[in-house]
Amino acid sequence: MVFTTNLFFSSGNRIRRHFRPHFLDSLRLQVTGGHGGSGFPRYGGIGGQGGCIYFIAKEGYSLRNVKKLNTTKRIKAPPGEDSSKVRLLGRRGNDIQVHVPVGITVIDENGSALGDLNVENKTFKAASGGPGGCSGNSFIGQPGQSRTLTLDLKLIADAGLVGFPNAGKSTFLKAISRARPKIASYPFTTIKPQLGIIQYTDHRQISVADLPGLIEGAHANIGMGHKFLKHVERTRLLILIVDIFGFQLSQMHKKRSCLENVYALNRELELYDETLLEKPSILLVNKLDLQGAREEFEKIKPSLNRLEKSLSDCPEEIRPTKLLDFERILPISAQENTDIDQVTTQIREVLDLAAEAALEEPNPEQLTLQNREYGPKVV
Ligand SMILES: Nc1nc2c(ncn2[C@@H]2O[C@H](COP(=O)(O)OP(=O)(O)OP(=O)(O)O)[C@@H](O)[C@H]2O)c(=O)[nH]1
Repeated sequence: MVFTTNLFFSSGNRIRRHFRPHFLDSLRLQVTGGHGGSGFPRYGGIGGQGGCIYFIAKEGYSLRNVKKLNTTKRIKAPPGEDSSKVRLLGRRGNDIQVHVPVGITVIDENGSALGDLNVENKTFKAASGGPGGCSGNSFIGQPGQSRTLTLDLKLIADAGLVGFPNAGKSTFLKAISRARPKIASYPFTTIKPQLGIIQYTDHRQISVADLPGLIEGAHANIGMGHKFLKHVERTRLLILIVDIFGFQLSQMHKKRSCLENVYALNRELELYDETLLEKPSILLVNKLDLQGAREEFEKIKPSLNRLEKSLSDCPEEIRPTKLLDFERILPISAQENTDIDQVTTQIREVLDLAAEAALEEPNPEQLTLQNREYGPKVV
């Protein structure tokens, strides 16, 4: 059965997109180790070494957290203590530990990868403290190592498929990859997501990961809960997929309508990490080939387009507070492979718009830098 794909867009997205905080998958930091303390030549006293800076991989951290805690993006460790009559061996400066997300590659100014922080608690020395003053350096403490490092978050895929069981995630993945999806294995995850690659005629490729195992209550770690949700963070675009006729996990669970499923998915993402809702998102309403599906879709279309509209009718236990703002809402039939090209075109467009918006966003640090270099001289 063939149906005309009816694409419609939520209102005001083009304006709102520019006000949306963008998902951070890369962050540049200037790190400087502490200065070494001065020695005490008369008594041969040695100054304390400056503090070092370490990056430590921690689950549950995002690059946004790192940025928030280091707004200047410059981190400097404290100096070592000077040698003195009372303490000939100056104390070491305190080290600084910067917690970063698991799955980070540290890259230097030349673009060389210096280290991978793939597992929890793995540590990388970002800057060494300067040696304290001693006979070898005329008792003058030395500056700490200083360099600019980029923290690059490894993405699982460009887009992540988010849906309850039976929504048609695997079927959709097969449809877009036109072949058997790959099973991807990443050193920094325990799950093995199915990966579909959309191949465009101009050789551009976009990867879509099916991260299985999301059920109601996932935010509280029910089912594969956190294992699933923490990987949603590692994609640039969320593709939510729901069955037009809703879903019931088991006889013991309530049957949820299609609209309720959208609210429930929204709530799971929100309760796990509200910042996930800031990512651009697309909603796929699947199984439109089934009898009566199109009529059902037309009925709920206004509510899908403005989720706040029917929020009061949503059962309290699945009612989100902050709502997703879909860039596109697309009715599809993954099984019939209907108009799948239109869907892949939309995925590409949304990803490109998000990348464009991220480039346009003025970075306050860059602005001051430009002012300093090219602006009028103030004397
Ligand atoms: N009629 C119809 N059935 C579909 C469509 N897409 C998927 N299905 C069926 O729905 C069932 C579930 O599809 P899957 O692709 O396995 O769904 P899933 O979301 O990957 O499910 P889990 O692996 O349990 O997470 C299968 O029986 C599919 O054949 C569709 O567009 N139309």
